[in-house]
Formats: sequence, C-alpha cells, structure tokens
Amino acid sequence: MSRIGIMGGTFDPIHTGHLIAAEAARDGCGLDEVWFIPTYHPPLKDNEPGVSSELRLQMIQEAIGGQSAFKALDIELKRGGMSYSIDTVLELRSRYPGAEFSYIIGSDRINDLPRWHRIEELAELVTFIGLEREGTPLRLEQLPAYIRERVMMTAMPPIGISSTDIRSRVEADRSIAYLVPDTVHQFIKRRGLYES
Ligand SMILES: Nc1ncnc2c1ncn2[C@@H]1O[C@H](COP(=O)(O)OP(=O)(O)OP(=O)(O)O)[C@@H](O)[C@H]1O
Ligand SMILES: O=C(O)c1ccc[n+]([C@@H]2O[C@H](COP(=O)([O-])O)[C@@H](O)[C@H]2O)c1
Repeated sequence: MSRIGIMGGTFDPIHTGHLIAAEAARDGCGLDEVWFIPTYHPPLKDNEPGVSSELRLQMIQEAIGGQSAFKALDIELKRGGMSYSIDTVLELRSRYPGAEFSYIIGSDRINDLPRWHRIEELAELVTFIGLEREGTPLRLEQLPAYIRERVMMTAMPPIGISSTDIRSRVEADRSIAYLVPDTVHQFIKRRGLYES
C-alpha cells in the first residue's frame, strides 16, 4: 500500500514554503509520494486565482521538475467548479484503491477545518498532516475532537513566505528571487505574470 500526501492549494504562485512543507511531510511521515493538486476555485477564498489554472499547473511542474516523489495532478482543474477536498479524496480513492491518502495542510487552514464541506466524512477518510505556519498560531484545542484526533503535526523550519506576498512584490517591481524556485521565477518573468 503506497502512502500518498495530498498537497492541495491555489498555488498562485507555488513558492518555497509549499515545497519545504511538502518535503517535511514526506520525510517526517514516511510518505512515498506527494501529489500537488491545484484548486480550480478555492472554497474559502474570496478572490478568484489571479492567473489561469493552466499557468498555475505549469508553475507547479516547473517547481517540482527534479523531485521524483513529487507529482502534479490536474484532477480539480478538470472537474471545475468549487474544489471541495471531499470530492477530490473520493475520486482519488476510487481511482487508486491501493493507496492510503493523507492531506497536508498548514496551520492557517487547520484552524478553518470545521468550515470545510462534509468535513465529518472527510476526516474519516484521511488524516491531516499539519505544519505550523509562521504568523498563524495553531488553535488545535479549539477544534472538535473528531478533527483534532485526525491531525498529526510535523515539524518544518518556519518559512514566512506566502503567495500573496509574492504577488505584491512582483506588482511593486521588487525581487522574488529565492522565495520561489529559480525555474518558477524565470517562468513568472517570461510570461509577465502578476505585473501591475
Ligand atoms: N509558508 C508556508 N508554511 C507552511 N505551510 C504553507 C506555507 N505556505 C502555504 N502553506 C500551506 O500550503 C497550502 C496551500 O496554500 P496556498 O496555495 O493557499 O498558499 P498561500 O501562500 O497561503 O496563498 P495566498 O497568500 O494566496 O493565500 C495550505 O495548506 C497552506 O497552509
Ligand atoms: O473542501 C473544502 O471545503 C475546503 C475548504 C478550504 C480549503 N480546502 C482545500 O485546502 C487546500 C488549501 O486551500 P487554499 O485556499 O489555501 O488554496 C486546497 O486544496 C483547498 O481545496 C478545501
């Protein structure tokens, strides 16, 4: 049985914090692979992603190129509509019956888990691999027990990088070098993404 970590996100754009989180989960929890799954429409975000699904997926592919344990899946982009994780997990379980899935998630999103669609069902199907995110204290004790029991915290070096900050930097003509992998940096420059 292979152990797969689902790294879901808007990835607008993917950054070094995502990659360090995915690697910390893979290494710390003995995962065989991490699958990066970009959302089509993120359920709890007010704004639509700034760039198209295709470009966000291409940036993920640029970022993970050399790491054979990392894959990018377009399952939510193909499904369209609101990207509820329960739908993704149900689809993956039926497509890959030999795999065991965990959901990799930063502390900002862990605090939101009670608001996720069909969360009781989702919490029965996956464990959550939680990573403390710089600037967002975890409030594990405020979660209902059925969620708390399914969260397994894993250490990562605190990385204060967000996609929001990267978009603002590009818009203000500031450097994003090393905040994203060089391949992603070049891609953003080549396509003129996030410029004002
Ligand atoms: N620096 C980070 N450290 C730990 N986890 C992170 C970090 N950045 C993102 N994550 C986690 O990665 C997942 C996907 O995040 P997402 O694509 O929304 O990135 P983001 O940087 O939060 O974007 P935005 O700033 O646009 O909201 C979430 O579970 C989030 O908590
Ligand atoms: O299923 C839900 O209701 C749900 C609510 C909020 C977030 N998620 C998932 O959590 C992941 C991170 O979300 P975001 O908004 O940080 O991109 C992404 O895969 C989303 O689809 C899922």
